[in-house]
Amino acid sequence: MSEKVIEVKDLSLTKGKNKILDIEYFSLNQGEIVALIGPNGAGKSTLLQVLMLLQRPTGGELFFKGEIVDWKKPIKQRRLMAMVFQEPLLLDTTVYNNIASGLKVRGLPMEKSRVPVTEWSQRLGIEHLIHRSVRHLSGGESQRVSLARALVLEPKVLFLDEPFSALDAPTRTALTVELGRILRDTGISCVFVTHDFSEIPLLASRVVVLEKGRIIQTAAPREILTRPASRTVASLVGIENMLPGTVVEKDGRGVFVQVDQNTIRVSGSMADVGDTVHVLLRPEDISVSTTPGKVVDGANIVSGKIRELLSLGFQYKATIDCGFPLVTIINPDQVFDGNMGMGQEVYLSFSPDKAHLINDER
Ligand SMILES: Nc1ncnc2c1ncn2[C@@H]1O[C@H](COP(=O)(O)OP(=O)(O)OP(=O)(O)O)[C@@H](O)[C@H]1O
Repeated sequence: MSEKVIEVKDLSLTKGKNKILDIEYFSLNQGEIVALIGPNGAGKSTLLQVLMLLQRPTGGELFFKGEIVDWKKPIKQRRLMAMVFQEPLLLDTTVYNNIASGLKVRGLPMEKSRVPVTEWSQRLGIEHLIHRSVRHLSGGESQRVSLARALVLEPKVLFLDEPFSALDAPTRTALTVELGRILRDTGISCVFVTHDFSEIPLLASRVVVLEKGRIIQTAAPREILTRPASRTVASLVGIENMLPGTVVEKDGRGVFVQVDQNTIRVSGSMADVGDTVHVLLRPEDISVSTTPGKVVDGANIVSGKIRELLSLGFQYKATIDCGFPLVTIINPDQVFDGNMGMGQEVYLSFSPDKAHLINDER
């Protein structure tokens, strides 16, 4: 069994009358990369602060590598960790001095820091900037310096609080992919807070979802993205279609849900006849056509009229009025050909396997 770097039991944190954290159990395995997601105010940054030993909880126990944290002198455990925040918080000096600063605090003589500082500046692609002042670095370069400064300490755990959220999309993706590679190569465990669900599959091996200070789901990235446990989780991971309905029939392969005038078949057996549910569907899992076509493998078909078309650059996001709004993605060629304009009647098809059910009764 893999070694637990962090273990948290019955953790609570109260401020005034507010219980900000109420976590029965959380653990982080050696080499694991956990994404912490949740709505604004869910307690993500506070949990990170507690795990980083910067904030003392009101109750509960925290273990690092099996040893309970002594809040009077947590220095030993602090030496096992490093952190990077959204703001790079660099010292007003050269890139080199910034990367070396943590090693200096830990008492490493200047001559001994040269090799690790050079190595980490190379790994993060900033060796050409090493003698520059940090004042004129771009946002992406500054965050590379922060990461090098953290990783040169060879931490057991790296904590990241929305480290790339201020960066443009290509820089964010490139850094996320590079960081994932570094963490996997070195075996450093990591907990990162993010609001950007596109970072999850690039970096995380597990996702923990917080709401009102409690863990409401913990699962692998694919499970969270395709089978969220609640509507809160679904909206966090960008599932735009959540159709309210009632289960009207159930058979060996799935359930039939009445949504407005349509009956939608959903695979699985998460509900019973009479249950109030929501059918979750990703826009990209719905095919759109101007003709009813052939029904393939028991696919669901609903029809409606295009009510809104929004250009996303390479694609259009279309809202179809089917008696209820259904958001889908359509190809620009279909729009430019003139057969997918506003008010056009269209047929939407999707597999019962792509629809996911949230049972409001459980
Ligand atoms: N010092 C404090 N005193 C009182 N309440 C606090 C304090 N710090 C945080 N809170 C409250 O605790 C809750 C959790 O805050 P936290 O910043 O951890 O949430 P978050 O999930 O990181 O939010 P966001 O996504 O907006 O950054 C919020 O309701 C916040 O108002």
